[in-house]
Amino acid sequence: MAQRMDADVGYDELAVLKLLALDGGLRGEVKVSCSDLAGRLDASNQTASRRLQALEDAGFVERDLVTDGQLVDITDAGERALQHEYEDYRRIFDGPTDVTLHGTVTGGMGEGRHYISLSGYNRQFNEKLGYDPYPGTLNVELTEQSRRERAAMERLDAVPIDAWEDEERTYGSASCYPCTVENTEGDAFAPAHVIVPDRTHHDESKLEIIAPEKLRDELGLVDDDTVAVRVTPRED
Ligand SMILES: Cc1cc2nc3c(=O)[nH]c(=O)nc-3n(C[C@H](O)[C@H](O)[C@H](O)COP(=O)(O)O)c2cc1C
Ligand SMILES: Nc1ccn([C@@H]2O[C@H](COP(=O)(O)OP(=O)(O)O)[C@@H](O)[C@H]2O)c(=O)n1
Ligand SMILES: [Mg+2]
Repeated sequence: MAQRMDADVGYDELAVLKLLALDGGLRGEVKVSCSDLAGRLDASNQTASRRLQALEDAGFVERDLVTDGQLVDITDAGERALQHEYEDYRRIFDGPTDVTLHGTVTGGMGEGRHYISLSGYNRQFNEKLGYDPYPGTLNVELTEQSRRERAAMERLDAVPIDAWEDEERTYGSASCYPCTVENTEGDAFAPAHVIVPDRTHHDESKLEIIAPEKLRDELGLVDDDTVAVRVTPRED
């Protein structure tokens, strides 16, 4: 839990972020005075001010000082931090459920093929996923909403792919989330896995998917086609 937060952002700061969000901070700027915040936190003005500063340093809020206080806006990173908390509570009370992410098929750098074929990974895919993956990753550009919901996927248990090395270099670890891939005609393909490499050129807006078959052929997909990726909780 703590490792996914910035060093200076812990639960005390998250509590402040939550208050800001309750005041409407996800929808626009909210007016904040440190003394009011301090009262609600049952803490000193100094403490309230320090926590706001930590949130700003972590990039979770943006602030504008005005004469009688400050205008505070929660950033996308701040929203993601809250979303992680929300997902934890949802999981506590509801248990794990499917997470469906939406996006469009895109071409990438043609590197997926190389990595999937490497023996150090390939051996693990066969053993741990139970299939020999098609050499490549289907890249999916997520919609804005699905970018936010990605946090829910990452709270599910993943199949861990371990780091390894050959004579020349080391290769990073990765997480595989079991999924079903669906096209807009309602055709579905499984088994498949969303693969999240620890080292990647892609940002949060892209998903990479592996499967035993070429998904473009199985589901008749071309660039810009819409797909739904239903990530299912692990059964074991
Ligand atoms: C299993 C796996 C392991 C990877 N390991 C590394 C790595 O060790 N170092 C690295 O720079 N990128 C690594 N990558 C990420 C690729 O560099 C790249 O971000 C991505 O897979 C490219 O996909 P694309 O060709 O589909 O765009 C890995 C990717 C996969 C799928
Ligand atoms: N299971 C898979 C894996 C990759 N692919 C496709 O196979 C090709 C090779 O994958 P890649 O990851 O090396 O290439 P790019 O994603 O970089 O374009 C790409 O066109 C992928 O979209 C697929 O259709 N089904
Ligand atoms: Mg790819």
